[in-house]
Amino acid sequence: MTDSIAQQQMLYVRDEMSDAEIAEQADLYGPLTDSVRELIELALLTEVDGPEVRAAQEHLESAKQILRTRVNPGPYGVRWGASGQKRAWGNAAAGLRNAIAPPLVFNFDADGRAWTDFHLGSAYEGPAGLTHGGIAALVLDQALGSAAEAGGAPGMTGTLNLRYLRPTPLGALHAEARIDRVEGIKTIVTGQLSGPDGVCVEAEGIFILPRWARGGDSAKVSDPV
Ligand SMILES: CCCCCCCC(=O)SCCNC(=O)CCNC(=O)[C@H](O)C(C)(C)COP(=O)(O)OP(=O)(O)OC[C@H]1O[C@@H](n2cnc3c(N)ncnc32)[C@H](O)[C@@H]1OP(=O)(O)O
Repeated sequence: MTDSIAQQQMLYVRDEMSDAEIAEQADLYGPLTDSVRELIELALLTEVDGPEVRAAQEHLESAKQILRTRVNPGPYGVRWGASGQKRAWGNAAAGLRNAIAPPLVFNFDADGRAWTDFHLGSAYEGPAGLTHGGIAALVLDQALGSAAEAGGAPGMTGTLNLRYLRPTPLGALHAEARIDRVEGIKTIVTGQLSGPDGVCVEAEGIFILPRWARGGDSAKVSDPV
């Protein structure tokens, strides 16, 4: 096993937190993440004058100073509580504690389907007034990976093919994905990202359970994402 894989495996942690403690943490940190996400949008769009910008920045410096007094060296990793509840709270596409992540909350069913209705604001712009193509890819990667996991056949993204059919607006969007088939350690998943006028991006992905997560000493980590 290479050092980098060993280091990565150490970021999968069972910390035995109870569901109540997890809910408490979600109630504490979720609103902080939402605030920072809103702040990103305000930093982008505010038109207040220089003194107000500088005053706001001073407040932010104070807030950062408070938060900095005790910090996990990071990355956050993936954690499981006592009941098996998973927290991928650092995930860049859907992490509850990651303000860079679009505000995605997924629904799942055990047949291998995942879907989410969400709203993308100005921070996710690519072409003027439209969603950045890389953000569409991020959302679909997560949707397809979540469907694979929900269906009990998780894996890392091996291949992701996207077809951009029409520009994706900002605003209200819907992403969904379902397992097409499972071929041993490979899960083939299809999905789409839609706006009010219909499907904007189609996706097909191959999700692969990596070698290190197949049996042996890595049997502890059956969910690599
Ligand atoms: C709920 C959370 C959802 C999260 C969704 C988002 C997930 C992510 O972002 S994951 C991060 C992005 N992906 C990565 O970084 C993956 C990097 N790549 C890797 O780690 C490895 O190359 C990996 C895991 C894909 C395959 O490695 P490994 O397990 O050693 O594969 P290996 O044993 O050589 O091959 C196994 C099979 O897969 C096939 N295969 C290998 N790589 C690929 C690939 N990239 N695409 C398609 N097929 C592949 C092989 O041909 C082989 O097929 P067969 O059994 O039919 O001969």
